[in-house]
Amino acid sequence: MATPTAAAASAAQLLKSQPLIFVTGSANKLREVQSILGTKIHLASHALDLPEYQGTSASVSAAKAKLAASTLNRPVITEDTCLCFNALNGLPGPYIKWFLEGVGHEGLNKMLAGFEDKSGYALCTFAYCAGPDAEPILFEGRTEGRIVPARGPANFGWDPIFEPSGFTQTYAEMDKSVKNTISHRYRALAKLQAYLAEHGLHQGQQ
Ligand SMILES: O=c1[nH]c(=O)c2ncn([C@@H]3O[C@H](COP(=O)(O)OP(=O)(O)OP(=O)(O)O)[C@@H](O)[C@H]3O)c2[nH]1
Ligand SMILES: [Mg+2]
Repeated sequence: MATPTAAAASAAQLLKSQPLIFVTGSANKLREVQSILGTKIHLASHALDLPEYQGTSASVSAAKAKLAASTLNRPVITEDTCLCFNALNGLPGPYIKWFLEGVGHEGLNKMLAGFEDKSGYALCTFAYCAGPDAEPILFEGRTEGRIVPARGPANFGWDPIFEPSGFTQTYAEMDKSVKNTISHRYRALAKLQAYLAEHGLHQGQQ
């Protein structure tokens, strides 16, 4: 029989080699995450639209991760995405999903009609939770830009009304391979990936 130390070591090894499960209700998020990470992380997915508390992006993402880790009893990542308008002190922020559903691209533009400042930023917070008793660790990515009348295919959320700084195309107009090297999601995943590599966790083929 394995000694307690050997058992602990093999439990730790099992955790490190287990797939990391991305829990999300969004097929678009999943596609982007898979395309950004490629085979670098041993990733699996679980389609679940978790209930979300109100609060900051960090607290929403952390609460989703804790709930997902205790529901699945596995290491998980979750993600929260905000679209923040500077003229509105960061709102709609984590409530963008409901604003988008309620007023659409045109309504979101109209919310800024009375302001000169059309600038904003996309903010993504990944939360990694190693298991039901672990505290989530957060990784944030932010891309600056401005809010514009919709241009490009309306396949994913507010992509058509967000023009990242330094580009003349909206997220929706640009090639996915470009979005995935400058996006809020890409920047947050780069930090998550560095953390997992440093700790030898959930590594795939490099
Ligand atoms: O144009 C976009 N480009 C993006 O890169 C992007 N990422 C997220 N979103 C949308 O912004 C809201 C976030 O809400 P959200 O973080 O709660 O996501 P969600 O509920 O869809 O999935 P999840 O919470 O199950 O992971 C939802 O309406 C998402 O569709 C995006 N729209
Ligand atoms: Mg959600």
